Amino acid sequence: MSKSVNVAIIGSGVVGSAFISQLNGLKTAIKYNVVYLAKTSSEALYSSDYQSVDLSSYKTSATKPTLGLDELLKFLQGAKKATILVDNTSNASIADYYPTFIKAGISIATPNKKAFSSDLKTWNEIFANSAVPGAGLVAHEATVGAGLPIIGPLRDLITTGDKVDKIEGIFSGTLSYIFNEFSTTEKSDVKFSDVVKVAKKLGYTEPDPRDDLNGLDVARKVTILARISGFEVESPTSFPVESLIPKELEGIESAAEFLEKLPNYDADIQKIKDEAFAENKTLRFVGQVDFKANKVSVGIGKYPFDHPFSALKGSDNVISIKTERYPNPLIVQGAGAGSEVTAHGVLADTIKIAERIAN
Ligand SMILES: NC(=O)C1=CN([C@@H]2O[C@H](COP(=O)(O)OP(=O)(O)OC[C@H]3O[C@@H](n4cnc5c(N)ncnc54)[C@H](OP(=O)(O)O)[C@@H]3O)[C@@H](O)[C@H]2O)C=CC1
Ligand SMILES: N[C@@H](CC=O)C(=O)O
Ligand code: NA
Repeated sequence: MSKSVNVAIIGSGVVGSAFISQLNGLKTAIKYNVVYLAKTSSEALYSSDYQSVDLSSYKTSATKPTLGLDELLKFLQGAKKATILVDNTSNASIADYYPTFIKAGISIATPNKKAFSSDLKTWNEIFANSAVPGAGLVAHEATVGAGLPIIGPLRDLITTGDKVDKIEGIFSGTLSYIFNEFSTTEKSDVKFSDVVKVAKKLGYTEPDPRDDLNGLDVARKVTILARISGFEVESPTSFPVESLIPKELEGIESAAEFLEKLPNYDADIQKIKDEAFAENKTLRFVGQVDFKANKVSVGIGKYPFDHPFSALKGSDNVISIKTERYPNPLIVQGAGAGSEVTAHGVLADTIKIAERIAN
């Protein structure tokens, strides 16, 4: 008989729906038994006898109310089977519950950055709990650069004794796309607010695009890489982060109202872009972890037209990792946001965990 593993999926939005479709098309020796699928925060598919959810028809199947996290843990433990929880949300309460799942033997695969980039205590708890015998495993490659191989290779370097000198790059698919379209080496009149709307439509932004524009999403990714490298960053707000949100729009409640009012501030960022253009430079939104200078930062930088950052296309991320072993930095580049590339990162993590725990 072939090995199998139980899977619980939370979220079927941009990333979640692509994940479900990729999982449904998977052809591997291991059987993935989806015992729980929370389509949204209110609707879920599951049965008390742990029948596998049909991933071809989940969109139209009758649903039940979602289980609370305590109930979900009990439900998953009741199956007495190796289980992977795939969290495809950006929900902070689910993230805060990871240490409990892990301690109870449930493994986690996720693109949700919250647990790994909030307070240092949660990070420490997650990795302390996962080191205990019988604990669940945890994998989060898609939390930085979506499916691009960044976290895995960086962990390998650190585990084998290398030391990071500097990490720098463009970590946001959304802000890469926005600045690649807005600030080019050719004169252009494209409006900042229009490009923001397209980035949202293309599925690059966070559920609320202000989480990208305020620099927090990049700050979270930089926090994750800094922590893996041994830099004990307390939180993503414990270092300088430049926000692209106009001061006057900071208090607005809804994302829809924010997007409606954003065009009123196009002239301000256009001026910064024109000043850079006059110096033969483009604007790019960059993050840095500098061990020598003991400094972490996130913000707009100006780059000469012939700098590699100025030639970036689409939603590409570019991440440069300079270490003792790689004084000429290791560079990873490619699409850093979008449904398919993020989902494949989460699915690859799910498969790696399944290969270790399936029975
Ligand atoms: N989009 C991208 O390119 C990338 C995204 N990510 C990360 O992937 C995650 C998902 O992003 P994305 O798919 O774009 O977001 P979406 O908003 O499209 O999807 C999130 C989904 O999760 C559901 N959800 C939220 N809270 C809960 C809950 N408590 N229980 C069950 N379902 C819930 C939402 O349902 P509801 O409508 O009810 O809230 C929605 O279906 C985020 O953490 C993001 O940072 C990472 C890398 C790239
Ligand atoms: N909103 C994020 C999605 C991936 O983490 C981005 O634009 O990079
Ligand atoms: Na990645």
